[in-house]
Amino acid sequence: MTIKLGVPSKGRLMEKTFDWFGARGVSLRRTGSEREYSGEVDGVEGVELVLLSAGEIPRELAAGRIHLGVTGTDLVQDKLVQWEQKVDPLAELGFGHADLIVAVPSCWVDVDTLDDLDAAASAFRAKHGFRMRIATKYHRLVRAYLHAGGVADYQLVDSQGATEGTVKNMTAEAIADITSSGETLRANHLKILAEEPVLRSQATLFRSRVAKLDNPERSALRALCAQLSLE
Ligand SMILES: Nc1ncnc2c1ncn2[C@@H]1O[C@H](COP(=O)(O)OP(=O)(O)OP(=O)(O)O)[C@@H](O)[C@H]1O
Ligand SMILES: O=P(O)(O)OC[C@H]1O[C@H](OP(=O)(O)OP(=O)(O)O)[C@H](O)[C@@H]1O
Repeated sequence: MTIKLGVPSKGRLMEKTFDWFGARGVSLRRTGSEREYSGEVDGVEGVELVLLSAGEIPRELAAGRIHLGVTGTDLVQDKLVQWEQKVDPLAELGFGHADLIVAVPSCWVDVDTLDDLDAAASAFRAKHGFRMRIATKYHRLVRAYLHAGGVADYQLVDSQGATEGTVKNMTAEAIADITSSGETLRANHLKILAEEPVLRSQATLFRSRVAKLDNPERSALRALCAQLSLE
């Protein structure tokens, strides 16, 4: 009956998404109390706002429970196997820019490239009897990147937040996380490898390739895309 548009439920991503749609004549707003996750759409018919965690939007798109969703390309590409078959990027929104990078302690003066990291990882294993730990929440992307870069002797350890702190806390030797200003890395005495990042991410509007559409929904989607000057 209506198409469902998933938008991050809080923080900068939510506000900037509301601004992006607002600038194109589609007003998104939260309704109810400050803590209630409900919202409304004005300016186009047949569109329902669904407020979700940015991290859950890829899964909801892939399950076809929402038709459209705004989230970072990093989250889509890491969480969805063969993401191109499940979602279609309709528009890069020009905010939420962040690079997914690998970083090591600044004091590792001999480690600047992936080759150096591979050598350091082998030496680490020989010395300590276990594999160098790289903390991240981006398991799929980081594993593929390190494999392509020829780094073998490492293990990923899961970190869902405050990842830069894992080195100081001695639960990891290196990290892979997103960065934008670089301040968190600097404050935690970490340096980025002098390589291309794993991924350059930004907030993107995605369409689910899985969600079913009846005729009224197809019309609503067409009207929304026209209003947003997409396609
Ligand atoms: N410092 C940053 N600068 C720019 N973009 C960022 C920054 N931190 C996170 N992002 C981007 O914002 C998106 C959401 O990130 P994250 O998973 O940290 O969200 P969150 O607000 O913690 O949401 P939730 O935990 O509810 O899923 C990601 O696509 C990420 O790349
Ligand atoms: O390069 P910077 O501008 O310093 O930004 C990078 C930080 O931003 C994100 O963390 P967030 O604040 O979302 O918290 P999190 O650690 O819980 O993910 C990311 O995980 C980095 O820690």
